[in-house]
Amino acid sequence: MNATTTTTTTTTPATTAAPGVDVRGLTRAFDGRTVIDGLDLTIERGEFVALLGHSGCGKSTLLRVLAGLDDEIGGRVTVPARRSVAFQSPRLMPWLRVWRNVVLGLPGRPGPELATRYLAEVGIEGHAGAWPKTLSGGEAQRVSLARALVREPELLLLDEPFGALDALTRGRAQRLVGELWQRHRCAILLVTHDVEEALLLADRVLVMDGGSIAHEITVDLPRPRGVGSPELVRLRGRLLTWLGVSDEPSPVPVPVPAPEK
Ligand SMILES: Nc1ncnc2c1ncn2[C@@H]1O[C@H](COP(=O)(O)OP(=O)(O)OP(=O)(O)O)[C@@H](O)[C@H]1O
Repeated sequence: MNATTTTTTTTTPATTAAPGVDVRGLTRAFDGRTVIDGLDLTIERGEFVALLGHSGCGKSTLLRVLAGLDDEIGGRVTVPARRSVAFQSPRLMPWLRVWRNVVLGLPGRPGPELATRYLAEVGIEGHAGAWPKTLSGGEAQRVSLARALVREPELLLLDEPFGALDALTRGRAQRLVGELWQRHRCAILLVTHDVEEALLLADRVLVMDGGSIAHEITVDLPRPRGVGSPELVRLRGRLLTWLGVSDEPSPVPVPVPAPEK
């Protein structure tokens, strides 16, 4: 679809009977350059979907549209009313204590009890009264997850939430997200560059290319999953082929910068 074409633009909350997310013919262009081009996507209620794709293919753009942060779009987007986002950078307000960050913006000005309940879910209730600058990168990311969960989202949008974590912390954070999903059963869309992360966590893995969903696989494996399982290795090979990456012992390279402070 041409970048200048005007199409119907709607972002509406899903009804109870509808799927969690229903996107039809989504388009988005920046300065006349089409980035998303007629994209269709359905995410069922409670489904965990991972989204892979080369840098710049439009993953974050899609996530921002689903989050309601970008409405300069064409097509039709139906999403649950209650949705939360966690980004690679935890984006905490440095002048607010951790618990205040968690409940910031919630109606009724809830106190520390509510925040502490969700901080306990992510294993850092002891930091409720701390300042964000005293947290490690992994702890700050957990606060960001608690802030997303306290809104009890029907759709949780995660944009490379582990990208800035060291390998060990990243593994723990991945397991945590898997556990949180099992407990809350909200739909999740996880944008990631890590093929194994996608296969360990998701029900379905999508590959974005050329402005739309070019490939998808269903990961019908019991949890918790191990990277060594033959089926997972097979699926990994397919994804790497679609991504045009050779299946070397080290999969898609994952940049591991120092944890954020
Ligand atoms: N606000 C903006 N203004 C202009 N161009 C933009 C804007 N946001 C995104 N783009 C462009 O849209 C394209 C897709 O960007 P996007 O961030 O969605 O990619 P991505 O797949 O998430 O990349 P990465 O994996 O590197 O994060 C890129 O070429 C980017 O430069």
